[in-house]
Amino acid sequence: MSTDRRDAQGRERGGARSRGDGHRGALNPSDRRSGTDPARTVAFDVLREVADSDAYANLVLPPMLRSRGVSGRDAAFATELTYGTLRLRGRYDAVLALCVDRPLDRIDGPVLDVLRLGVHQVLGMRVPVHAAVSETVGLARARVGAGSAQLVNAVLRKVARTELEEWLELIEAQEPDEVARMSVVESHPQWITRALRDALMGAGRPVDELGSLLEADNAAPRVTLVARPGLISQEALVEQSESRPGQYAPTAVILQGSDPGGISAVRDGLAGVQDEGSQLVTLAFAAAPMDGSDERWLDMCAGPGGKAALLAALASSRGARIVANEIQPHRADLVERSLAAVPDSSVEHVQVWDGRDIGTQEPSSYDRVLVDAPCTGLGALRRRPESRWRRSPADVPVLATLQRELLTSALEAVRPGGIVGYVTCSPHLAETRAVVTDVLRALPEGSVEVVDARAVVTEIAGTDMPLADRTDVQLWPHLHGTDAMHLTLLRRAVQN
Ligand SMILES: C[S@@+](CC[C@H](N)C(=O)[O-])C[C@H]1O[C@@H](n2cnc3c(N)ncnc32)[C@H](O)[C@@H]1O
Repeated sequence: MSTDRRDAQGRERGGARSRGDGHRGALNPSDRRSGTDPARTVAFDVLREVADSDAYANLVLPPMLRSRGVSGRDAAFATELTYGTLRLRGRYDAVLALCVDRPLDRIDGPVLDVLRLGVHQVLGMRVPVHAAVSETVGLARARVGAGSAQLVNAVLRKVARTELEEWLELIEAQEPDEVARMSVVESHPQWITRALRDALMGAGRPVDELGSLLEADNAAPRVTLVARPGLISQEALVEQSESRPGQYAPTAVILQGSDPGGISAVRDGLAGVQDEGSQLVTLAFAAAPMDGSDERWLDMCAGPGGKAALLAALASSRGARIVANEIQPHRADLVERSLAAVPDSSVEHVQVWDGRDIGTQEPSSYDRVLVDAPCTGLGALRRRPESRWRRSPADVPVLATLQRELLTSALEAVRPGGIVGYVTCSPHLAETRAVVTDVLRALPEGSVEVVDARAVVTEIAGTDMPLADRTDVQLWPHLHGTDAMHLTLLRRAVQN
């Protein structure tokens, strides 16, 4: 395949004529024989790993591209094809259901994945129809078997006869319930759409923002870097990379491109990839006002270490040091790695403990404790393309119990007068407000004060930031361009 048939975003410009004159040397022998397009083959193989092995697409795709020598525009095409197909699976399945003569669950998984890839090319990427169909039929023949080619050909031709907007109108017309309709059109499981609607309303946002929020979940996020304070300035990082400063966090830098690997500050650990919302809540946690000593900070759930590295950099400039805790040993190793560039003096140690035990084992031992709790990740759906299909409503109560236990432990581990930051990358009310309310209700009245997180975040952002008139902070992809991070700041009262 000739690479110049694709534009810089990997969208295909030319026809289906040429096959296999690009990265042949890196193809599997069977692909070489069949002449299948390496980018489409990679996308298919990632989808199968996601389906068969519960793999994470963002972990599987980059090494697969590298090992097969798929680069440049072909790599961009494969990335958009993979992530777009995964995100919009719900919408595409609704289209496919109107084009095949049997329920989709009676179609073999690999055939269904080939069809979804074909639909995304035709309806989502505007690949010329003849190229999309013939290349996808070729993929079906090579990867699934000759028997599937006819079905794929017929179904994709049918899909291509109607524009996306018309398909969506047809689908909408079938669905009287508004949430169900929005769910299928914007490709979210219904329980997630409902949870996001409730979260918007609970956080004081108008419910008619729901469509924009769901749409934002379907857009690929820009790569955001953090300039770790004391290691590199935001300005220097902007100069060094093709980028612009973030909107709210004074440490954030937004890349124009998508490959941070070539930036020396990232390679050297002076900067890292981190959502701007994650940076903002970490900066706010570290800036929350309190009296007395401010020397020993605990990051209770630190893996893989993004916030720990930012905290350690901040701690260094303030003469403080952090303990980074993580329950999973392999994730604790990642924390060690993320801390490689920060001065040793700002890291007391990385430890593998159950955070729920720290409160009883080390009561009143820290000046600040961050609980970046394990959560459903409903605030980062744009970043994890398959996660919306993998999560289930049953996850929520299990996580909420763990979140309550971790927050309770944090309030025991912090000294009287110290600060606890409760953070989730989910706006789900059962993981945010309900957790905080329940934990505070179980403690003696007056033993914990709520700190005005909104005031702290606004001061850090130094700009008029759209935030609800509440003491906790909820960020939104459609509003702030960040993940939907939640932050509650608490101060343990000083008892007389
Ligand atoms: C949301 S992630 C933290 C992300 C991290 N703070 C960062 O910015 O890179 C939650 C982490 O909590 C860890 N975790 C889960 N249960 C835990 C527990 N009981 N004690 C400590 N850590 C736990 C998970 O393994 C996961 O690494």
